[in-house]
Amino acid sequence: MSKAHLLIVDDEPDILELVTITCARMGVGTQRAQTLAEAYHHLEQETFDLCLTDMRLPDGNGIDLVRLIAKQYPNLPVAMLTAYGSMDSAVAAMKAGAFDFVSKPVDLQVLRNLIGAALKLSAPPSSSATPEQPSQALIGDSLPIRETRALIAKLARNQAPVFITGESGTGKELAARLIHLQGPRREHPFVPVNCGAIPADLMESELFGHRKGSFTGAVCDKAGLFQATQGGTLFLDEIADLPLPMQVKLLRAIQQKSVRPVGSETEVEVDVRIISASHRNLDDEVERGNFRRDLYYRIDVIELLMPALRSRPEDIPPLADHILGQIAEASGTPKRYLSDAALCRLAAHPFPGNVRELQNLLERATALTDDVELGPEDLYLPANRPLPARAKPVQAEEIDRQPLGDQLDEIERRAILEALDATHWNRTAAAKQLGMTTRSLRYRLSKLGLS
Ligand SMILES: Nc1ncnc2c1ncn2[C@@H]1O[C@H](COP(=O)(O)OP(=O)(O)OP(=O)(O)O)[C@@H](O)[C@H]1O
Repeated sequence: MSKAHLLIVDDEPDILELVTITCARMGVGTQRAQTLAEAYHHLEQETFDLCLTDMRLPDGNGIDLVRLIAKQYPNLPVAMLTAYGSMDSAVAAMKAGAFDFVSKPVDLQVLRNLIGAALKLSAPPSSSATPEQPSQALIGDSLPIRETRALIAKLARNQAPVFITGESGTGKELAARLIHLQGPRREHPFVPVNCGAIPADLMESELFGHRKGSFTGAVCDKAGLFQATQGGTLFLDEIADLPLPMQVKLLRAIQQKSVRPVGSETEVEVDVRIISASHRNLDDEVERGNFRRDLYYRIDVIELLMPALRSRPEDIPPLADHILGQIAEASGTPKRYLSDAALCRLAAHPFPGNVRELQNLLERATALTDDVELGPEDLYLPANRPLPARAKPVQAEEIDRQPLGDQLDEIERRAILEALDATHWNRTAAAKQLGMTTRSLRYRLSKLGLS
């Protein structure tokens, strides 16, 4: 395999020297440019695997070079060298198409990590790379889902923070996982964190870790989720639920690329890509003073909107087929099919809970009938209610014959599903209706396998 080749663009001889030596130790060749004009010339003459450019150059701005590369050499990863603490320039560079940034003075480990990640981006995927498992594919062939798939592939080649929005159950976590699996971090962990599910007083220690004795119960040193993600992707779901003091600490961790465990005097360097998501409108949360504007600006460098299922009804048949296949595999029973009438019925349903609602609905349908073909009456959609007569005995008699724990689970499951249906799958409203906290509802959903 030929030696990887890096273009370094900076007018400071010390930086050119430092990058050249670091690359040489990694077996990477370098070409140097001190101006934009020299950089453009080298780009025309040679092929590179990575470009590293300073922001301020004698004949212009490095962002112009980032834009040109993004347009004319879309397969060439480009990273920006930025002045210490200048996150604004880093964000601007990533919005222009840079895949990452390094702040000056350059930390050698950060530089090595970045070069390593960039070279994986330009290398063809290795045979050991995780192929996309069918259970981790974004099913659907509608225009919005095809566009989403294309954007995910693009975002995978980038290290910029991504903010995923979309209604509950539209596949935000799945999209985050795919960005991770298709990118250079795929061999490192993908760590999903539900910010709404961690008790506020444990959040700092969960995210950043703690030192032994730093609080009652801290019986030994513990690494936090940031450290556990080292090299990989941290998915901060429901980020709007982060308490304000934690938002300040998260902002600091993103800016410094390091965290300080609770009770520790020293910072630990972390190389983590942040993808966050919320079904809430963060603009509104910022206006209400619930979410810090500066953090919003840092995490929302690139936005990905997951389309609602009702906006792409043509995806319902392939999704249903995929889900019925998963149910059959998990239960070891023959695969079920939807009748044409059932598919029509689904196409007319607004799906406030999106794909997760479709999953639950098909699980319920397969649990309550033995027929291989599922008809509209098996779906228990609002127009079918009250539940079809043949389902009622299951509820009344069979539940009675089950062990007490299972009976209670079944009753709880039904009450929760009804509250979710009634509130259009808004978990906060459903929790209120059920008289429990949102956190407790999330716990129950996960316990019952509904999350
Ligand atoms: N296009 C799709 N193809 C296949 N499966 C999908 C698709 N979209 C969503 N799913 C599945 O639907 C379920 C819900 O998706 P996911 O958890 O990613 O949604 P979410 O938007 O993160 O939900 P929430 O806002 O409630 O956290 C998951 O099991 C996911 O795999």
